[in-house]
Amino acid sequence: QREDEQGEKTAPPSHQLSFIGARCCVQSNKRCTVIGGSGFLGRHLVEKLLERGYSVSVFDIRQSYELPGVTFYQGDLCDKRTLLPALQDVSLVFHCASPAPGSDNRELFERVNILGTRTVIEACVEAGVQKLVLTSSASVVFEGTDIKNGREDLPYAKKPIDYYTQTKIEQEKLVLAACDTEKNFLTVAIRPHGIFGPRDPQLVPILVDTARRGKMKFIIGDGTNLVDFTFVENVVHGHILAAEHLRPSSPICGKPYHITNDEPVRFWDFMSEVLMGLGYAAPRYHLPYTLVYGLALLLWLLALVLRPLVSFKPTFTPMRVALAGTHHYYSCERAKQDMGYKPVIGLKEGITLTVQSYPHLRRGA
Ligand SMILES: NC(=O)C1=CN([C@@H]2O[C@H](COP(=O)(O)OP(=O)(O)OC[C@H]3O[C@@H](n4cnc5c(N)ncnc54)[C@H](OP(=O)(O)O)[C@@H]3O)[C@@H](O)[C@H]2O)C=CC1
Ligand SMILES: CC(C)=CCC[C@@H](C)[C@H]1CC[C@H]2C3=C(CC[C@]12C)[C@@]1(C)CCC(=O)C[C@@H]1CC3
Repeated sequence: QREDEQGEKTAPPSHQLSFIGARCCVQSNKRCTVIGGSGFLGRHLVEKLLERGYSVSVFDIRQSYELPGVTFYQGDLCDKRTLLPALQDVSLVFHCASPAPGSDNRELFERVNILGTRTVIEACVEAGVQKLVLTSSASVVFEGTDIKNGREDLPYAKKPIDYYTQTKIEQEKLVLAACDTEKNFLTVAIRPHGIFGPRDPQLVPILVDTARRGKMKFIIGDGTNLVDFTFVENVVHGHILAAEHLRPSSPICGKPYHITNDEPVRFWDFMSEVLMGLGYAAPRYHLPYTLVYGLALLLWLLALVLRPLVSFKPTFTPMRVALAGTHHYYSCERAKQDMGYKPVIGLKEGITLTVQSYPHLRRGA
């Protein structure tokens, strides 16, 4: 393999002759793979990368769309043999695959987020990838109690709120520890919070489902708790900035970065705005936080005990109640300083774009 001035690989992928034509005009340092590129964030990232002249491959357990210029590789990231072909002749990898937080499946989270991330790192090193950008989560420092303007130097949660968060912590530690400037393998972690936007399969659909079942009448606590919600395009912007600033001399090597809309908002105001935008009533009646949290904890324990006999998924899990009833917003000062981050879409515009993108979830649709 030859190397260009930046030490990036230049050889064309021998196993993909049909794509050489499409890739020949793309600078070698603009060849990247998005692991988890079929998902919500991943697909938005792929679309923006293409717009910016990157040549993109996607590795995902499923293929959810087709796009001209994107090569799809389908497989489980825990399987190095399936993953390796997707990383050949690529200098940059984004890792934004994870099981959905709602699955609450400890074994799955441990396998994909911990063992799988180890596999991703090994495969990147083996394939000669130079940059790995991980999608972590700001929740790695959240323990279910207030965080106001939290910076990246907050310690990892000692008692993470769920298995998802617990394994996101281990995942981030693995990726950041793998950063090795001498071996020219550079890593960085992006910690978004509350991603929303068109095609999000979680936030708006859960909210609307809850409203349709008549359960969106209550505000947990006094309703003044501030939270970060981040429009998906800002998260994408943060990832691309990180990738483009990741050089051996850069301060960002081996560090985590909060990426948010930088506009903390009352959790219940955000929910109300989305709900009303879609034609549903905003929640009005207040319930004490500790009462709802206690009930959610009881329900969760009951579901755990009864799991061998009946399976039910409570709407009010302790994790959701904590997310809905506490302050959790983060400073993105470090991202501003080290990589010139600034949100590209404001919260209000983000909400409008999101609401417009869900005509099928409107009341009465
Ligand atoms: N959404 C949010 O608010 C936040 C998300 N994040 C992080 O951002 C990242 C992207 O999240 P988001 O886009 O919302 O999630 P999605 O579930 O939409 O996307 C994740 C993708 O990864 C795929 N995947 C899961 N397991 C594997 C596997 N073993 N091998 C290959 N692919 C796999 C999923 O497939 P399938 O759907 O079939 O499982 C899916 O296509 C995640 O790492 C998440 O932890 C962080 C903070 C907030
Ligand atoms: C800021 C942040 C981390 C958001 C993450 C997204 C989800 C965890 C939320 C999206 C919809 C939310 C929601 C609730 C909890 C948190 C969400 C799932 C409730 C279940 C909280 C209790 C209620 O009264 C109903 C809410 C429905 C929407």
